[in-house]
Amino acid sequence: MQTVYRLSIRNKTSEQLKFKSIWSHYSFMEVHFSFQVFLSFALVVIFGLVFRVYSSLVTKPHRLRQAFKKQGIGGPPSNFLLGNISDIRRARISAPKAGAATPSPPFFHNCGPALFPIFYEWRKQYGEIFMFSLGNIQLLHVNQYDIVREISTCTSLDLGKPKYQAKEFHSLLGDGILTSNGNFWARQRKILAPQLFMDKVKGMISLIQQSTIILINSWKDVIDDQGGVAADIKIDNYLKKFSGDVISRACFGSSYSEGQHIFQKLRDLEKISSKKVLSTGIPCMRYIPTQSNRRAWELKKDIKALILKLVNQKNEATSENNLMQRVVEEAESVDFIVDNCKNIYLAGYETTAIAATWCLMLLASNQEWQDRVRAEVLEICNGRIPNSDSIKKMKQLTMVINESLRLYPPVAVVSREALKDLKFGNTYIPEGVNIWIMVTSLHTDPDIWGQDSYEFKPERFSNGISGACKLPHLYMPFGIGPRICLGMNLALVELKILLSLILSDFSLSLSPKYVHAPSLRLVIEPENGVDLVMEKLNSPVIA
Ligand code: HEM
Repeated sequence: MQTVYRLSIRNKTSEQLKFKSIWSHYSFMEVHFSFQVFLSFALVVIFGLVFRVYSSLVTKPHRLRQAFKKQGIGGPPSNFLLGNISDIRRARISAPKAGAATPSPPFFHNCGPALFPIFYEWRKQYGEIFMFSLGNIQLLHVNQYDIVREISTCTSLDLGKPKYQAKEFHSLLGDGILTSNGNFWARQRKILAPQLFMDKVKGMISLIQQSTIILINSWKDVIDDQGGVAADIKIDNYLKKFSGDVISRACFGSSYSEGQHIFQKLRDLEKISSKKVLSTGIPCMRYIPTQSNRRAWELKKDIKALILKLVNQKNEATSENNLMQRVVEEAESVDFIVDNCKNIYLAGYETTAIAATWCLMLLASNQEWQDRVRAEVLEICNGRIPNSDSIKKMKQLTMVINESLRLYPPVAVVSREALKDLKFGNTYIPEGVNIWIMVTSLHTDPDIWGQDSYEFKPERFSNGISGACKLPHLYMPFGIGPRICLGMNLALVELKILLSLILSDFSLSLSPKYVHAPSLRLVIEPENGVDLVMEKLNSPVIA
């Protein structure tokens, strides 16, 4: 029995050994096989990546450049990784500042050549249409009048906003209306546009008046603190607060103070994003956890949580009809609400504040126009607060705003991307090419506006835009065509109420501290802000 048992053990052991050896053989084969699969997979991935990088850095740019070369369109030679980013940076550093030629008024309003110096040189060298690149992004600079018209009025969904902007600014803008394309963009526009039509904006006039009164009273307080007659005030942040306040009230109605908290975080996110403008196109930059990228990701998360909290509170609490309430009713997803709330705020906050800042700088440095507009406002308002009827009658004020937006358009470049192969005039634009239209240079082109194009002369708009220049479609502070600014009505009403009330209550002059230095961030803004001497008038509209 014992023997049998031993035998069986021996037999079992030998069986086991046999099994073990077969198993280890298979397992070795399996490991060997898995390693081979892994290696092949890794090779395919590496090969794919190398191919992609090579294609996006070398083949595609070369193909696009060739397509333009065949049409006689040239451009500056570009660097392998950075494209022409270093050329643009170098030129911006060495160019004289805008306004440097005339540091005191009357200023020479030559923003274009000072903010985009190299583009003026390239234009001389390569003509009105040329190619350049930002990293691996290929761009076509277009300044030829008829092609600008065709591009800016093109209604095809195959021409859209640049995809690189959607990627670079994704933390800031998400998939909202500003950067989206195709049917998704069209649906967003259909929902948002009616909320900013003139009849809706008229309903916002009282909230604009309230925000203006807050601003004016805060300036009066500063003046009172400095003796009660006049004060030297840096106006920029006050105007940003005003414009943020208006959008916050328009979006969130009675919850605007919580809205302001959200928008403060958005402003921080915007500051981080504006620093990235010149690393645009450098591959993978946005995925690297740099300090600023990490901060941007954190802010993005906080903003989403805050917007959702507010939207949920409002859903439960009121039936108030503010802008976001309507978006919530029509929205198809949470991201739709969050992204468009961010887009409306970012599109309207800084642009309007900067437009008001430049208008006030120009009025303060042109006493004659300041007096003319004030006389008009006092006559039309006759001691009452401006409203929708009175601002319609303010022709001189409208001319000043038009002229200010011509010389200092907050949005300096209108950009598009060919999402499919397209043709404008005789120019064939292959899919993937981005188009830049330089608003500043079109707005000050002597061939369009006359030899005084760099001067502040609101009278050129006395017969409207078509009376002011030969080609009215080239005046585009709000863009033109299907993607024209949705907030244009709101912005113009805001500017008119704000400026008319300021002029009724204060006399303005430039402070000796003011240095005229327009500079380009996300918008064209005064590098060191605008300092004005504000003097209280004797018979103010707001007592
Ligand atoms: C003086 C102030 C403003 C200026 C100069 C301005 C200028 C512009 C420009 C140039 C565009 C791009 C047009 C294009 O690509 O062709 C734009 C788009 C847009 N703006 Fe404004 N804007 C201002 C105020 C506002 C305000 C107050 C709002 C909203 C409350 C707003 C909302 C938008 C939106 C949503 C778009 C995107 C439209 C689309 O892509 O369909 N803007 N704006």
